[in-house]
Amino acid sequence: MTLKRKKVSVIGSGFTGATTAFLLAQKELCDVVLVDIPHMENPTKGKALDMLEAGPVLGFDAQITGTASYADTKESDIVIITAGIARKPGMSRDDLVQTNQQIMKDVTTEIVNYSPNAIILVLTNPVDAMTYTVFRTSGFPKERVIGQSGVLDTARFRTFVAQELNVSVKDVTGFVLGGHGDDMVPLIRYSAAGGVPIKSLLKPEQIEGIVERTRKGGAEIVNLLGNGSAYYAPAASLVEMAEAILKDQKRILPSIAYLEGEYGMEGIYLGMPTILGANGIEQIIELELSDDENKALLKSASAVKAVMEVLA
Ligand SMILES: NC(=O)C1=CN([C@@H]2O[C@H](COP(=O)(O)OP(=O)(O)OC[C@H]3O[C@@H](n4cnc5c(N)ncnc54)[C@H](O)[C@@H]3O)[C@@H](O)[C@H]2O)C=CC1
Ligand SMILES: O=C([O-])CC(=O)C(=O)O
Repeated sequence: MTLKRKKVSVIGSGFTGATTAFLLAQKELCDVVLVDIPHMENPTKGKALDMLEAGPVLGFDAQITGTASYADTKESDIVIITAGIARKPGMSRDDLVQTNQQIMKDVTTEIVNYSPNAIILVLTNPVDAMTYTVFRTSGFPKERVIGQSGVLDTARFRTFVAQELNVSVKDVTGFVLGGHGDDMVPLIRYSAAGGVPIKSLLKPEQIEGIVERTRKGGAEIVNLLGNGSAYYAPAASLVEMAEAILKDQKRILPSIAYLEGEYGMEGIYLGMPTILGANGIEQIIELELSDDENKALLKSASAVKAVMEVLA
């Protein structure tokens, strides 16, 4: 009997791509194909082989292939795009738009060619605009082109709340919506520790500090690393989304989704509460927002639109 495992291709074998590949294999969620440009073929093969050789020690069975050939990605269930350049200290994510836009187009053309039924998860920054570029280039239905930001931003928020309260991160819930930039919208009303709203556990200035640190969470790591951006938490976030899809879990997770009237917006990809399952984004959940929350979401959306205007 041949057991057919699911197949996930990860495009870009840099920090985020390699970490994502390793976590996917370690959790035995699928076989993994790690792809990079021809110039990076040997290092990509080397990383894949090194990961594979961790299998006997960690006790996982999954194939991990490193390649520069998209033929190896044929019939992937999910393709995760991490290809492109990352920012350095002093840069904004939006500074990456010109270079990464072209990379998204090139990569997406190959994905469509070899995996016309795949679900695409996009990580590359500026991620809201890059997800839109992949959507337009692929011609895929909107539910099969999804961006990652909110799982990561919410994970950072939860980390900081747990630290402030000195409680387990497992008991802290939250929801960060909007674009993946300094105007992202942590929804305090929907944030709790052990089911207790954080508003009744923390002082307003403590909450304000956590919101600010969450908004600047990417830059905090960029400044510490000095030559690149975060990858452990971003990879873990991609894997949580991929797992929800591969196992048809119907998880309620924030995703960058295409809006067609939801929250009064049209023609834009933005971080939203969604249900993720085998079909990709199965629903965008429309929360009741207060006037202030709505205003903050619109401000964040206009920052994303400004980047979209630069797109060719
Ligand atoms: N949305 C989010 O929450 C996050 C987004 N990012 C973004 O993810 C992207 C990747 O970050 P890292 O992995 O740290 O960068 P990295 O520089 O370590 O890796 C990027 C890889 O992409 C490869 N690449 C470039 N052009 C390619 C092409 N046409 N086809 C295939 N591979 C190609 C490069 O050779 C390199 O190996 C960046 O744009 C970064 O800003 C990173 C963290 C979080
Ligand atoms: O900050 C960056 O450039 C990478 C990223 O999106 C994050 O870590 O949130």
